[in-house]
Amino acid sequence: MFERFLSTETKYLRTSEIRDLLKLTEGKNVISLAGGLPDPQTFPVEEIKKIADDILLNSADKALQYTATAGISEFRRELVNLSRLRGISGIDERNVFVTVGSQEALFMIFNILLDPGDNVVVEAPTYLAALNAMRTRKPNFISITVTEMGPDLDELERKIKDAHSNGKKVKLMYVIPTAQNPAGTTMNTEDRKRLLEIASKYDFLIFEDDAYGFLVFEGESPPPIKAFDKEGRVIYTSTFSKILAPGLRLGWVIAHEDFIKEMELYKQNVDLHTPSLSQYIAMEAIRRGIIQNNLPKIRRVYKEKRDVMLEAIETYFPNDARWTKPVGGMFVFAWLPQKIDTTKMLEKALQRGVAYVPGSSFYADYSGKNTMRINFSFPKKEELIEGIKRLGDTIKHELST
Ligand SMILES: Cc1ncc(COP(=O)(O)O)c(CN)c1O
Ligand SMILES: O=C(O)/C=C/CC(=O)O
Repeated sequence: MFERFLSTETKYLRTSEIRDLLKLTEGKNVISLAGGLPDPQTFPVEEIKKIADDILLNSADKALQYTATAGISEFRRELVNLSRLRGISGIDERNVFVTVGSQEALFMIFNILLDPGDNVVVEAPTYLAALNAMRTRKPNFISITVTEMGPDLDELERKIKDAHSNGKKVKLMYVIPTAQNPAGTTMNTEDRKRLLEIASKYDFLIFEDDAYGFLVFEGESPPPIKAFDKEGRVIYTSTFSKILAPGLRLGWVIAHEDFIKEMELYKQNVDLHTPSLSQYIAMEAIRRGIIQNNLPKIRRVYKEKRDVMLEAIETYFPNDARWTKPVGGMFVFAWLPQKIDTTKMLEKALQRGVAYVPGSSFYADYSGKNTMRINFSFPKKEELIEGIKRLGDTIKHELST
C-alpha cells in the first residue's frame, strides 16, 4: 500500500537481524546466543533505585523537564571525567554530546557526514547496525579484512592508495578498535597510532566506536584512538548500555566542537534532547562511583562466561571450524566449513532450540556466508553449554547432509 509513497532513503532501510531475533526468541524455549544483551546481574539495581529516589526528591523540576539538546551541562562535565578514565584528556563539555544510546549517534553522524557515493572504509566484519545506518546514505564501501590483530592496516593503506590513484577520496573509516563487535578483536596501541597517521596522510575522518572500551577483561584496554588525536580528526562514541543499563538508552560523542554544533542542529530535528531523567541517573552513577566500582564485577562475569563458551565450543564444534578468542566484549565470531550457509542453517538451529546471528549481515557485501556471531554475555553458564551443544549438533548434521 505505502510502497509508492516511501522516500528513496526509506527503501534503503534494512532490518537488523539482531532486533528480529530478539523479537523471534522472546518468551520462546530457545537459548539465544544472538543479541548482545548485558547480563542483568550486572545492573546496579539498588543503587539506581536510590539515585532515582534522590533525584525525584531533590531535582524533579529539572529531571522531568525539557533540557538542552546537546545534553545537561553538569552531565557533559561528568562525561569529561568518565572519558578521562578511558585515557581521553584535553577536552571540555563543548566537545561532548549526549545521545539516545550510541545507536542514535551512529545514525546521526552518518547522516551528517555521508553523501551518496562517498568512499567509506569499514572493517569486514563490523557492527551490522552501523552498516544498516550507513546504507541509507548509499556510500561506496571499502572493506578491510579483520585479522586477529584487528583491521589489516597494510590492506587499508594499499586500498586507499589505489582509491587515490583513481581520483577517489575517502571520507571516513568506521572502526571498533576495542573488543570489536562481532569479531572480538582489539587493536594494539602501535596500530591505533598508525591508523591515525594514515587518516592524517590521506585526510579522512575516523569514527571510533568504543562501545566495549570499558569491557576488556584480559590484559589492559589500550587507550582509544581519540586519546592520540591532536587534529580533531576522530569522532568518538561510547555508551552506558554495557556499563550501567541499556534500557536507559544513553550514549555520548566526543568530537571537535564544530562537529558537536552540527550534531546539535541535527538532533533538534530528531528528538529535541536525550531523556532528562536518564541523564540525571547516569550523572549521579558517575559522581557516586557506582559505574567505576561495578566495572571489575562486569569484567569478571564476562571473562568467566567467555571461558565457559570457549570450552564448550572446543567440545562440541567440528574440528575444522575456527573462532575468535576475545579479550573483551560479549561475542565470539566463528568460521565454519565453506559448505555451510549460516543464514539457511538458522531455521534448523531454532528448531533445535538455539539462536545465533548469521555472519553475512556483518559484512558490507553480505559475504561471510559460512560465519556466525555467538553471544556469551546474556545466557546463564549452563545455557551457554547447552546452547553450544545444540549448535554443534546442528552444524554436524548440516555437514552430514
Ligand atoms: C559496536 C556497537 N556500537 C553501538 C551499539 C549501540 O548500542 P547502544 O545504542 O545501546 O548504545 C552497539 C550495541 N550492541 C554496539 O555493539
Ligand atoms: O547484539 C548487538 O550487537 C546489539 C545489541 C543491541 C540490540 O539489541 O539491537
